[in-house]
Amino acid sequence: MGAPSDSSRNHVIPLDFGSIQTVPESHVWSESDDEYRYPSGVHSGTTNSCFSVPVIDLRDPNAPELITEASEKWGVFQLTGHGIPTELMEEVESETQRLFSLPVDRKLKALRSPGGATGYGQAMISPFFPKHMWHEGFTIMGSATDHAKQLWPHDFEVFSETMDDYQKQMKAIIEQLILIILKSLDINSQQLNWLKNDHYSGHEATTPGTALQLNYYPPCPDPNRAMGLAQHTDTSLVTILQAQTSGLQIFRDDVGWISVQPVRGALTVNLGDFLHILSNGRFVSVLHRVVVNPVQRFSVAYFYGPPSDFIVSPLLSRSVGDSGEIVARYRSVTAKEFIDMKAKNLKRALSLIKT
Ligand SMILES: C=C1C[C@]23C[C@H]1CC[C@H]2[C@@]12CCC[C@@](C)(C(=O)O1)[C@H]2[C@@H]3C(=O)O
Ligand SMILES: O=C(O)CCC(=O)C(=O)O
Ligand SMILES: [Fe+2]
Repeated sequence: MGAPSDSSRNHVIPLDFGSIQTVPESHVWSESDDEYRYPSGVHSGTTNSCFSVPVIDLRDPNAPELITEASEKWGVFQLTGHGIPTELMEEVESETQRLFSLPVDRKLKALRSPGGATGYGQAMISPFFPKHMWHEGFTIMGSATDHAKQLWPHDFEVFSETMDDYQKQMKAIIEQLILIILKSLDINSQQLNWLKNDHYSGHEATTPGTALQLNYYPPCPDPNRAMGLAQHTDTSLVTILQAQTSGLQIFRDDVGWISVQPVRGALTVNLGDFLHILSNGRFVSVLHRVVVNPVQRFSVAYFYGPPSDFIVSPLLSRSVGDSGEIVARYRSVTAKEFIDMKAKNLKRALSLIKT
């Protein structure tokens, strides 16, 4: 998988899915694209239905242990008992539907600029894949107000207030989860401090490490030949996802692709590259993708990462000694450096910082 080079293909504007009945060649993923559909060396199209990702209730007294175990073994779990009001989750979903149902020319008013990060468009990873995805996305960083004004000049409040409120609540849960996860690393409290001592306060709106990604997978006439969102790991510490319809699949080396079956009211939590690096490889940055259905699907993903100047390096245990030296498997990078490496190299980025 090389760096994107073919700038003649437009990677920003999605297809006008509303106007087509068949999957065009540009969107057909055939056998010759298998190297892009499976991790290297894997050639099985089947998904394994004997496994399912753990479901954890945050109110369970054992939640911290269960979360740690799931983070090591899976890098993903479904979270119930999280306290996010059902009404807010439903409103975010219906506002997302309202956005993608807008006429194409309206959505294009909020088109992501080439090289930009926010707005309407194809997934940022598109240039790394030979075929287009059956997908439209909308990325929000900081407040959603400016985008909402582009989309609904006279009536932007409902959208922007809903999205802003949702981001606040997602951030709070993720900070809770990160604390639980980092505590299991046997590191000293100073190393835990970076989360608390508020790298984030004051410049909430510009913190580049957080983003809200709205995803739309249109109904597909030939789901087996299309790809909703190609395989990737998230460039985050933790991502929280909500979706009511199946389609998300995660990859486990020992099992293969596994479908994440929606659990009513649950949020899907998946760990990203930054937590994998901080934990010196102990926590899994889960590889995932989205397959499409004959019915449409919406999802909302909140990405939480460190500020761009934050130095990410393995937080090594304070009790190095008896059992031998613990060596850092990754060298230090700033969050920005790593994000840039992913933008240029995608999945090879992690191996570029291996020690
Ligand atoms: C904060 C983020 C995280 C981004 C980039 C940036 C904004 C949009 C995110 C996504 C959302 C869709 C999948 C992904 C792989 C993509 O193409 O854009 C994500 C990517 C990443 O996790 O790397
Ligand atoms: O749509 C989904 O379920 C997953 C979306 C996703 O992986 C992402 O936005 O990074
Ligand atoms: Fe993702």
